[in-house]
Amino acid sequence: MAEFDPQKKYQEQQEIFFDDGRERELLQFIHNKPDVEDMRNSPHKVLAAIDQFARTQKYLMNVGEDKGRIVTDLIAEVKPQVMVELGGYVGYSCILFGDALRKAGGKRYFSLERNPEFVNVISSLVDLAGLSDIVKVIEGSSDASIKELHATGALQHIDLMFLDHYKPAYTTDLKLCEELNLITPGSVLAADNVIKPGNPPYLEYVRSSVEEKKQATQNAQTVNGVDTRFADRTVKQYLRREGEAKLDETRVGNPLLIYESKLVHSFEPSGVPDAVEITKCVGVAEEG
Ligand SMILES: C[S@@+](CC[C@H](N)C(=O)[O-])C[C@H]1O[C@@H](n2cnc3c(N)ncnc32)[C@H](O)[C@@H]1O
Repeated sequence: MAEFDPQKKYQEQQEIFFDDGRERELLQFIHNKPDVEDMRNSPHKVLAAIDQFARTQKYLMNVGEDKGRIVTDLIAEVKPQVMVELGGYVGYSCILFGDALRKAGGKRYFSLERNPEFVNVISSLVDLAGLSDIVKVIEGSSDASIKELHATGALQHIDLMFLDHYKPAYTTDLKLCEELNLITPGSVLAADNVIKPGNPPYLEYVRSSVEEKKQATQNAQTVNGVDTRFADRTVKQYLRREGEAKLDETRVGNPLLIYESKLVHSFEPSGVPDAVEITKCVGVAEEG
């Protein structure tokens, strides 16, 4: 694993680190830059401007350059036609991966984000980066958006999914996608933040055998559908705006799907060690 370059370190995260007006400040920062017109149709330059804000002004909860490279390498290898990201924030991952998807010959990148103010920021920066033809930003809770995209036929299969939203929802949303047959052999998952802050229920699920998954659905310890192994801080991350989380604990997914999963170590843009879990669906077990 390459070393973290301290010169690229984002500002300190601090107690309040998002949804305090900094996302609007980012847009102003970019649009006030004298070279903003040079950024038009240049995903690379828009990403550099977002990084510059987060390094010199205020921390942003982006995937960042180091973990981002794990996913862009994966996109080049898998060559997905359709990619879905859960959690768009200000559009950093969406611009980085949407550009990589286009270069790999892909057709559609859905970015699912429920905060309307963040949706505005993503849309504005995606437009500036010249990616509006390939990236569709969908406003709403990820589970509702997945159901809606599936029901309208806009989303029929997920080739690659980037999970980076409410940590306890990684597993419930994956199970929803499995139940809708959006995940099949050949589908690949890239899950961020599996070390910081961590996601034991998700890692357990994607690393389990078919038999273990069948058993686990009967044993899970949850409150409002949220696994009790999550830290309080993680459970309550979006409490102020969204109220108490309630996840659908009835979801069983499709335990017959066979996954191969591995951890790829890297760093948060703050320099803190983290990792991305890369999971490939490699088959379907026989019923019984
Ligand atoms: C860590 S940030 C995403 C960062 C982004 N992927 C990047 O690397 O540039 C998480 C985002 O997920 C959004 N989010 C959290 N729970 C969500 C849900 N259930 N549905 C849709 N968006 C959600 C939050 O509003 C926040 O913008």
